[in-house]
Parts: sequence; structure tokens; C-alpha cells
Amino acid sequence: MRKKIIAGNWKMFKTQAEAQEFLQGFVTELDETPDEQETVLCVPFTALWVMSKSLHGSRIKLGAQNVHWEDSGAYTGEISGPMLVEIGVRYVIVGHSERREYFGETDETVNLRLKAAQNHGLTPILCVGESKQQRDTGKTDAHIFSQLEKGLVDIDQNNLVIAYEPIWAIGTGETCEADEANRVIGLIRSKLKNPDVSIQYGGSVKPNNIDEIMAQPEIDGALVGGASLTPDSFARIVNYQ
Ligand SMILES: O=C[C@H](O)COP(=O)(O)O
Repeated sequence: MRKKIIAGNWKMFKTQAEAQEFLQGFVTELDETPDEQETVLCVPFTALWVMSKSLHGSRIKLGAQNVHWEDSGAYTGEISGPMLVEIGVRYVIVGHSERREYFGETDETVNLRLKAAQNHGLTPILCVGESKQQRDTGKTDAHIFSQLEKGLVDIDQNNLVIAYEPIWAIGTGETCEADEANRVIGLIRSKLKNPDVSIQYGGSVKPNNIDEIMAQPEIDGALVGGASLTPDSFARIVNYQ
């Protein structure tokens, strides 16, 4: 059965104190979620430890935003799988378009990071999606197939989440039409060996569009940026109807 997974990606926002303040407000606004639904907070590295302690015993899972492919070594500024596992991280975002654009992430390094995450028992959230130019020139499907083909070499599809995030919809307020997101996610599913992989939509998900997004048959969840930063808006998204 495909799990419903609503994940917040805080990107480079929130100090430890701000993270704890968020959590206090957030938990009071959450409805009881069904067993097959998972809520994840992917916080900056510096907030992981305090959040791990605060989330102990909670149903909310902790996520990181990147992982290196080596367990240790001379990789200044990087964090490894064992470091994340030791402090209670369960999910990790891999291949977000911001990392591909600003930090030289390629499909090959994405593949290495996915393998490292899985080798340490973390569940990777693989991000794929097209640029505005690719969309406008009819290259969306080919681009996503290529990202999947290269990124998923030798990856265990039984411990994997995929997030379809059209780059032009990230942080712009311009959401992909729900039926178009559903179409692309259905296509992604058709390329997988395991059709039960949970596939999220990401890109300007807000309280006012989450219900329509989650009503789509192929969409199993959301990866939420800006709207995951305030307790009431993220709670409304997690409490989708
Ligand atoms: O990982 C999350 C996405 O980049 C979406 O961000 P956004 O909800 O601010 O558009």
C-alpha cells in the first residue's frame, strides 16, 4: 500500500530556537493522522539534534536535506549517513533542484547519495522535475525519464520516495495544475519497477491547494517549502481533507 507522506523542507531557515518554537505551535494544531500517513520535517543540519530530542516518541519523523556518499573522509562541509542515523534521522532529501542548480549536483552524485542513504537505512526522497524552458519546449517527460534512469541505477525501490517538483513552480506561487501533476506522476510510476513507491508533488503547495492535490489518484503526498515554515499553514496541509 502506498503511504501518504507530507514532508516539510525548511531549506536554510530556522535556528534551533525557532525550530522548537515552531514545533510547540505545530503539534497543537495537528489532527489525528491515519496510520498510513507520515509527517516529516526536513530541517537544517544545525537543528537536527534538538528536533530529534523534541520529536522523541512523536509520530512526526525527522528528515535531513542532504547526505554524502562516503561514511567519513576529507569532505569539508559534508555530513554522512552514519552521522544522520546516530541522531535519529529517518528521511533525507536527495537531488533537490536547488542543490542541482547551485552546488553542482548531477544525476551521478544523486545516485551515489541515494545508495549511501539506503545503505544506512535512511529513506531517500529523490527530487526530479523540469525547468520552465524544458516545459515550454515539450521536454518535460524526456527530462524526468532521464533523471530517473540515471538516478535510480541499482537503487532499492522498496525504500524510496520520489518528489516531482517542477522547478518553475518552486517558491513562485505558480502551482502546476493538479491534473498535470497527476499525469506526470503517473508517468513516473510507469517507469518504476515498484509501482508502490510513494510519489509526492512539490512546488508552491499551500493550504488552499493541498486538498485538490491530494485528491489526485497518483499523488501520494507533498514536499512543502515555504508553507511548512509556519505552524498553522503546515498543520493545515498535514490535515488535508
Ligand atoms: O522542497 C520543496 C520545494 O522546493 C517546494 O518549495 P515551495 O513549497 O516553497 O514552492
